[in-house]
Amino acid sequence: MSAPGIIVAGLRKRFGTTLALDGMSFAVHPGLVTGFVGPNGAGKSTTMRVVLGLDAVDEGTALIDGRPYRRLRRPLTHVGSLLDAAALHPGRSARNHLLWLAHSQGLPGRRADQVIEEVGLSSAARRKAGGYSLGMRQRLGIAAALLGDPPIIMLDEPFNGMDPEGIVWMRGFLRSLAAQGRAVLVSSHLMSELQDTADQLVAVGRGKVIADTSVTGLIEAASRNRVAVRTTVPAGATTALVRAGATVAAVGRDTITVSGIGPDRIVTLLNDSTVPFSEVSAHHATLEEAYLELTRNAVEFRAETPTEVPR
Ligand SMILES: Nc1ncnc2c1ncn2[C@@H]1O[C@H](COP(=O)(O)OP(=O)(O)OP(=O)(O)O)[C@@H](O)[C@H]1O
Repeated sequence: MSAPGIIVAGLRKRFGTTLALDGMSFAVHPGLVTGFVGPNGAGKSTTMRVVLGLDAVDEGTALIDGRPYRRLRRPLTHVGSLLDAAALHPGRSARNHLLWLAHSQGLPGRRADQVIEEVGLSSAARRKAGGYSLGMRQRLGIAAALLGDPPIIMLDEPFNGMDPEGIVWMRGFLRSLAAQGRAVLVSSHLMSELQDTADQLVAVGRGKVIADTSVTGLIEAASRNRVAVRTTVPAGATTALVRAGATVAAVGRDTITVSGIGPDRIVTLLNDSTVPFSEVSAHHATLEEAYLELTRNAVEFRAETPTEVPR
């Protein structure tokens, strides 16, 4: 794999009595979308702020293209970020906002029109940003992140406030950024948003990494040896299969997954019990299921609040 776009190593950060980062370490590689996931308060935003030099750490290092943010010349050409889509001047149009940003970073003004086009904001580009929906603000934030054509993109909850069409667009857009060879880090609460988007998953809890894994491998591991059964009588099917020693989980209104016994035996058992079914097939876990399985035993994911430590 090529040299990492972002490296964070051993980040520790305390806010008063709250330990927000507790040894956070991972890398974000070019050409991949890396999903940055974990419960509220796990330290995702703080990590991103540290990478961008907006928060100082007590310990550890964060490198972009091999250098700390403060040592980058013309930082927008190295890393583009979206941390808070609401942080906009409401009286300024998208175009003026981007022109101002381009100017302040010594970038050509034509980049403003190019990125507006790329994120699909052309028709609203001259309207005041104060009247934008959250989804439009997200697009504007992403346009700003792309202004310097950086090899590294970091987006905090970019799906927030997007309608289903916007979510589909965002997924494709993130994939295209990675396909261009960029390193893309995207935080999210919702696995469904990252389905078919993230290549790599960095799962965090209470300020540290719990798992850093390829999405394909994760989904394969969660799917392995599980059979999906579609039936109009899931309760009856469950009774018959559990009696025969299977482990059964409900994954939808008319679908259960079965492990412990194979598909042929499942068909025989359902027929013997006269339970109707329309499909028995190898199960393909969703990213959500795979994530839940990954985090089921990690205490970090069940905690309501991060660790409190004495000052
Ligand atoms: N400026 C701050 N002052 C005090 N505490 C803070 C500050 N910023 C973050 N924290 C605390 O640090 C911890 C980590 O917060 P952070 O926002 O990084 O988590 P997160 O994973 O991004 O959560 P979310 O998914 O809710 O955005 C939380 O307990 C949070 O309350």
